[in-house]
Amino acid sequence: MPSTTIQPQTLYDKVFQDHVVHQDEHSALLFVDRHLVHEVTSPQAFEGLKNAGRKVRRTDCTLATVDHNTPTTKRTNFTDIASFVKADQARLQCTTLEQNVKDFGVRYFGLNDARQGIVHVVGPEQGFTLPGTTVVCGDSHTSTHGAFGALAFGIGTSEVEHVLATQTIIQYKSKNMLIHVNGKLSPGITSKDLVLHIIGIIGTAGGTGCVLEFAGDVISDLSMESRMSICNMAIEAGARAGMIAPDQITFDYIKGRPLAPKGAEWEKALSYWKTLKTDEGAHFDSVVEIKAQDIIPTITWGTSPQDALPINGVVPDPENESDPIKKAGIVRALQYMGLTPNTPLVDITLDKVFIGSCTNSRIEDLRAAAAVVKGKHIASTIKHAMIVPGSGLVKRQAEKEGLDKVFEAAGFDWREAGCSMCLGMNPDILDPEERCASTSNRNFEGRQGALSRTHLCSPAMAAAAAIEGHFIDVRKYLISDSPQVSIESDKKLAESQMEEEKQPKTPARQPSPAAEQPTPNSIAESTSVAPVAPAAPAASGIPPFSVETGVAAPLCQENVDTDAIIPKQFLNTIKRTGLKAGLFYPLRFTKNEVTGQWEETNFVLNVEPYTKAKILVVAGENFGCGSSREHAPWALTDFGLRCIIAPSFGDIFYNNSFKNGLLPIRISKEVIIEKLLPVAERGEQLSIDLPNQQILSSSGEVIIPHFEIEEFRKYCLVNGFDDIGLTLQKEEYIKKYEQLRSIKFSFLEEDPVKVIKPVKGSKESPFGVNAQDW
Ligand SMILES: CC(C)[C@H](C(=O)O)[C@@H](O)C(=O)O
Ligand code: SF4
Repeated sequence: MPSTTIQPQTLYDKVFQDHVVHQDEHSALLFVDRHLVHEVTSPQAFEGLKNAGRKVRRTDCTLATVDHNTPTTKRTNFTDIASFVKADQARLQCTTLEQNVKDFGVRYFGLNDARQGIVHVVGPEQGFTLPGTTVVCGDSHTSTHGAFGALAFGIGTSEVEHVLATQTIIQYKSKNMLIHVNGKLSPGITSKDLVLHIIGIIGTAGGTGCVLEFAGDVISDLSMESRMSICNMAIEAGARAGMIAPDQITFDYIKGRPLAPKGAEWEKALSYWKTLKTDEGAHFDSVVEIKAQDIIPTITWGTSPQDALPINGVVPDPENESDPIKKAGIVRALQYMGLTPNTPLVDITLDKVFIGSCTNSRIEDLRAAAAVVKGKHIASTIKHAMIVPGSGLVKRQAEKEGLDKVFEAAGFDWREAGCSMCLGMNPDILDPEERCASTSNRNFEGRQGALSRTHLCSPAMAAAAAIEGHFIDVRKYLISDSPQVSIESDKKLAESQMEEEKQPKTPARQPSPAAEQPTPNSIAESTSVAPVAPAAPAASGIPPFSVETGVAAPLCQENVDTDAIIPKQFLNTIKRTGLKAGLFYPLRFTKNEVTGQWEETNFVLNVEPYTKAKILVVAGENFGCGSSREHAPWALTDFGLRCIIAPSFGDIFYNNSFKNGLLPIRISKEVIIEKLLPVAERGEQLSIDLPNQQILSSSGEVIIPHFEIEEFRKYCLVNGFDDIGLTLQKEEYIKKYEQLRSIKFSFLEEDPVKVIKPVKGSKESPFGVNAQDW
């Protein structure tokens, strides 16, 4: 007889369970409460909808803005996005989004709206992000929203299309990992130092396959904005998501925000949200203990977020590394970064400073930076120091507090909201070999511009570095001579936004009269017994994969990130095709110092017989980590690759691959090095037999008798089925879930489209939302 005892659950388990629309043996179909959309990863998704004659299922659960490739220059003379964005491809992505939100009725914050900003700043700021919700976006830093106790993760463009069409997503249960931070952070140490320290310890593959829960005294003491900075970088630790249990600090932050529940719905929400914590005795698959007193200001020296060191450290020496692949990685990073082993970190001089990004562009970050620079001036050697607020509302709040004046007096450039130099898809980039102190989250090769050199750090550390011209331990600074800027509480910020955006309450969606009141855990139970809709033919959108034989190319590199697979300058497209030219660009091409031309390197895919490789054999962990860009599998398949074999993969990349007929196979590093790498190094062929889950040599000898793959993924790939067609067969389950959700979680049902009204001094935008008059 099955046990009736209720097992203690983690926060992740609870939120996951409350969103199950349908569960089968291996995967679950989860309902998506909140979908954020931006211009870079959505065009192909909307195109897919249009081609299939589908609509956006829940416009009330969808919010779009432009952020990645928009200029951050003054918008005083802004008339429309088509004339404001100068770069052709970026303009096309922006105008395509504006057309799509219009065609599909999606609410949108455009450049003439004060609420525009980086998606991950906008969602929480508006109260769109709420505890216990599922939040997705075609962007890896969706993990940010986990700070509210939401299950929030980045998805690829095919999944964006899936969510737009079905309001659901197919998920596999991740493992639970607890990051427990004990003690108290010393004065001057921020959550950015903490998260860099954590990633320095567990590594960029440390959280692979897991949802991280951050807990402990230190986490409970943090403000919401600091918590967001931590969860933001959970993706840099390789995790599916990062979560923090909601508490009074969370509730106070949300209360009164424009899209947060009001009145009786607020009270109902609150009583549910209070249950969202890990139960005593719940099982974690792994636990990492972090001692807060060990942490001092932390920066990165290399080209991976795990290259984090305390500011009193020195640049590492590859001679101290025994693993040959890791050693080669350090050598390459040192060369790329132009650093000499054993140099004290405080001796690293800088060219530029960037304070912004979805990690650190909120009001608290700007206050911290302003507190450091007030009354001082940036060093004469600093060529440019930028402050880019995360949203128009953050900018406005900072201006209310006079922070813009503090920054400008200190020689900083005060900009408009957007992603800006975090990845430089807009004009804000570093020149080759320029070195930047950046409050962003990624220091990959070429991240802030071709051959750019990025050091990640906190806003206070970046501000101090701007003043000194080199890194410095900001604690000396803060303690000695820096006056504090007056600080309004977070609560006041929320209220000040509310004054302008106070909304009339609209009635919640009416439940169907036939719907029964569900008991607390009954959504999953009820929906799991719903009848299956008659089978509709599944759309066949991906090339089927049965047995593939071809040349296997060897690659001995750890942490190959998706920025390296396809750099940002190739993301400015609204198509899925033609990306071969950008594949592994930083590895396949190098700049000739004499001619200034980019020339082919001897990277494996440039060399015969590998120019026709179908299989990539990677002898390094964490292939495809970082950004959610589905352009990575698009570029790999455009080159002709059908299979990547590696010890581990970035979670989002792994998912994206299957949607494009690219088979990622996980095999241990030892086995790859012993059995597959030698075959690839000899330039021989391998056969991948997916139906039998085997790898064979060209002569038919079985080299790997069995590899693991999830049943459902195999089924889709072998048959070339796309998920949307299959999910639409579960329409009855989705309907049933929606019906029950409208009762149990009625506080999520207010239709924010109706709630949004013009803000003071605004004019109506052509997209049915309110435009802020700049
Ligand atoms: C463009 C987008 C796909 C990407 C991401 O997923 O993270 C970007 O935001 C980044 O930071 O690299
Ligand atoms: S990481 Fe950078 S580019 Fe990506 S969403 Fe955040 S700010 Fe934008």
